Amino acid sequence: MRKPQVFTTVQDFRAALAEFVRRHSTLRPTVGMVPTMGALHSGHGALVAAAREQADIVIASIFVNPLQFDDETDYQHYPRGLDADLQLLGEQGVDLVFAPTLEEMYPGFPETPQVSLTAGEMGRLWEGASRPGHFDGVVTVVAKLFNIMAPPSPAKLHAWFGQKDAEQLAIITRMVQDLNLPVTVRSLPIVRDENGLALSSRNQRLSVEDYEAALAIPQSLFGLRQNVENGDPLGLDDAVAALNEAYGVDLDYLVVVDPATLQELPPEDGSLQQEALAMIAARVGPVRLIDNMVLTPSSSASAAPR
Ligand SMILES: Nc1ncnc2c1ncn2[C@@H]1O[C@H](COP(=O)(O)OP(=O)(O)OP(=O)(O)O)[C@@H](O)[C@H]1O
Ligand SMILES: CC(C)(CO)[C@@H](O)C(=O)[O-]
Ligand code: BAL
Repeated sequence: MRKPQVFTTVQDFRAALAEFVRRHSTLRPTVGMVPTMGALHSGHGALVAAAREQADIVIASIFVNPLQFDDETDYQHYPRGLDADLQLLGEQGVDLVFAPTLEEMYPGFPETPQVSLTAGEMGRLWEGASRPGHFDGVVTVVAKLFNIMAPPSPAKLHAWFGQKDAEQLAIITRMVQDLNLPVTVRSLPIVRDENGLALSSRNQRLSVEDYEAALAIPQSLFGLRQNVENGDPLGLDDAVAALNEAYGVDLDYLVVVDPATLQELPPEDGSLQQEALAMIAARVGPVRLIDNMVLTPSSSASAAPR
C-alpha cells in the first residue's frame, strides 16, 4: 500500500504540494481535494475515488472544526481515528493529507478568529436554524482550507463534497460564486448502507435500537420519491406525521425545498411541479442525523454527479 504523506502545518503542506505539482508530468495538473472531518467511511471513499479518477493529484484534509459545532458535547464526542483514516486514504491512492492541529488552524483558540465569514441567509435556514453559527463555521474553515490547499498556478483545484450535506453543498457553491474563488466544486450522490441509511461518521454512535429507529428516515424519503414517481400527491403531511410517531426518532424538520435556494416549495394541489429536494433532520439516540432525496416529477429521482 502507498501511504499518503501527512502534514500538520500549512507551511509543510504547501511546500509538499508545490513540489508534487512541479514534478508532475502533466503541464497543468488538476488537483482533486476532499475535505473531511475524519472517521472515514465509504461515503468519503466514493468522493476520494471520484477525485482519483478525475484528477491528476489527490489531496484530502482531516480536521474536526470546532467553529461549526454549536454543541460542545457533539464536538467532544465526534468520532476520531487518524490511523484508520490514513490507511483508507492510502489504499485509495491519496497523495497528500493535511491534518492540522487546532492551534495550526486557529492560533490562540478558543479565541475566535478576528476575521471570519458568514454564510448569509441560506446559512440561517434548516440546519443553520437548528445549529446557530454552524454554516458560518463551515464557510470559514472551507475558505481557509481552499487557501491553504490550493496548488500553485497553473494547476487547477477541484473540491469534492457529498450531497448528503445538501445545504452545506449549496452554501459552498454560493461562496465560490460570490467570492470568485478559483475552485471548481464537484459533488457526488449520497452513499447508503444496505438498509438505505445514509452513511455518516456519527452513525458509529448509534446503538442497535437507535439504528433500527433511524431507518425510518430514509424510508420516509423513499416513500416521498415513490409518490412523485407514481404521479401521486406528494403526501408530505403524512410523512411528517409518520416520523413524528416513529419510535426513537425526534424529528426536527422534513421539508421540500428548491435545490438551489433551499427555500420551501409549497406544493400546488399536493403534487410537485418541479425538481425538488426533500430534506430531513432528526435526533436518534445521542446523534442528530440528516438525509435528503432529490424528487423529480415523472422520470428518475437521482441527482447526477455535478
Ligand atoms: N453517505 C455519504 N455519501 C456521500 N457523501 C458523504 C456521505 N457522508 C459524508 N459525505 C461527505 O463527506 C464529506 C466529509 O463529511 P464528514 O467528514 O463530515 O462526514 P460525515 O459522515 O458527513 O460526518 P457527520 O455527518 O457525522 O458529520 C462531506 O462533503 C460530506 O457531505
Ligand atoms: C466540509 C467540512 C470538512 C468542513 O469542516 C465538514 O463540514 C464536512 O466534513 O462536511
Ligand atoms: N458533515 C457535516 C458536518 C457537521 O455536521 O458538522
